[in-house]
Amino acid sequence: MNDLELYREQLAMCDEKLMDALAERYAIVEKIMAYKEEYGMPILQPKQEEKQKRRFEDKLGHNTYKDEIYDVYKSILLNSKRIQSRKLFSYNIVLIGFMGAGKSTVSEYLSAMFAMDVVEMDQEIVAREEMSIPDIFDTYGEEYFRNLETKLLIEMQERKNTIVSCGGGAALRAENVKEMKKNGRVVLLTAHPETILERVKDSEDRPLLNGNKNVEFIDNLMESRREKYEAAADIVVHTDKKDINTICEEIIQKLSEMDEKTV
Ligand SMILES: Nc1ncnc2c1ncn2[C@@H]1O[C@H](COP(=O)(O)OP(=O)(O)OP(=O)(O)O)[C@@H](O)[C@H]1O
Ligand SMILES: O=C(O)C1=C[C@@H](O)[C@@H](O)[C@H](O)C1
Ligand SMILES: [Mg+2]
Repeated sequence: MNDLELYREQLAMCDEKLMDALAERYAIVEKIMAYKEEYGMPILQPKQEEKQKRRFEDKLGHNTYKDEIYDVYKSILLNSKRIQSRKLFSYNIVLIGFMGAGKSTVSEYLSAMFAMDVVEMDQEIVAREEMSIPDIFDTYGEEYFRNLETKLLIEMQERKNTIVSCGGGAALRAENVKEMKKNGRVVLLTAHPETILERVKDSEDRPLLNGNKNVEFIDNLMESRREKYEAAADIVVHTDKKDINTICEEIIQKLSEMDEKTV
C-alpha cells in the first residue's frame, strides 16, 4: 500500500469513527428525552444548551480547524433538535389567537428550539399575492382572503412537524378549522385586552387596530371572537405575565398530555 492509499484508508476509518460517535450521540439525545419524560422534567432547557455549547467551544480552543469543526457542530445540534421535534410532534402545530397574543413570538422560539419550519400565513399570502393584506381586502374583499387562507391550510397537510402561525382571523371560519385539524393540533394563545394593548401599542402593523388602540375596542373584538377561538382549540395557553420559555413549555406539556389521552 503506498502512502496515498494509506491516507485514504485512514480517512475512511475516521469517517467510520464519526458515524459511530454521531449514532451514539443521537441515541443519548433520545435517552435524555425519555429521562425528562419519566421524571416530568421540562423539555426546554435553554441554559443547558448554552452550557453545552460553551463547553464545546472551550475544548475547541485554538484548534487549527476551529471554524470548520464548529460549523459541523452546529449542524449536529440542529439535527439533534430535529430528532427531538420529530419524536415530540408528528403533526403540525397550528397557533391561533388574537392579534398580539404571541403567535409569531412562540413560532420563532419553538422553531429555534426544535429546528422546525415555520409558515407565517399572513406573510406567505402577502408574498404570493404580492400585495399587502389591507390591499387584498380592499381590492378583492375578505371572502377572497379567507379562501386564500383555506387553500394554504390545505397545502399544510402535505407537511408535518411544521409550525403554522395563523392570521388573527383564520380560525373564525369553520372550514379553516376543519383543515387545520386534519394533520395539526390547534393551540389557542390568549391574553387579557390590557396585555394585548401593552404589546401592540407601538406598532402600526395591524390595520384592524390602527386608530383603535384602546382596551374597550380590543375587549369587544376579542369577546366577539372568543367562542369561535375556543371551539377551534385543542389546547389553550394563557400568556399574561409569562415569559416565552414558560409559554412554550406549557404548550409542549399540554400537547404531550393530549397524545397520552389519544393513545
Ligand atoms: N409572553 C410575552 N411577553 C411579553 N411580550 C410578548 C409576549 N409574547 C409576545 N410579546 C410581544 O408582543 C408583541 C406581539 O407579539 P406577536 O407578534 O408574537 O403576536 P401575534 O400573535 O403574532 O400577533 P399578530 O396576530 O398581529 O401577528 C411583540 O412585540 C412581542 O415581542
Ligand atoms: O384578525 C384578523 O381578522 C386579521 C388578522 C391579521 O393577522 C390578518 O390575517 C388580517 O388582517 C385579518
Ligand atoms: Mg404574528
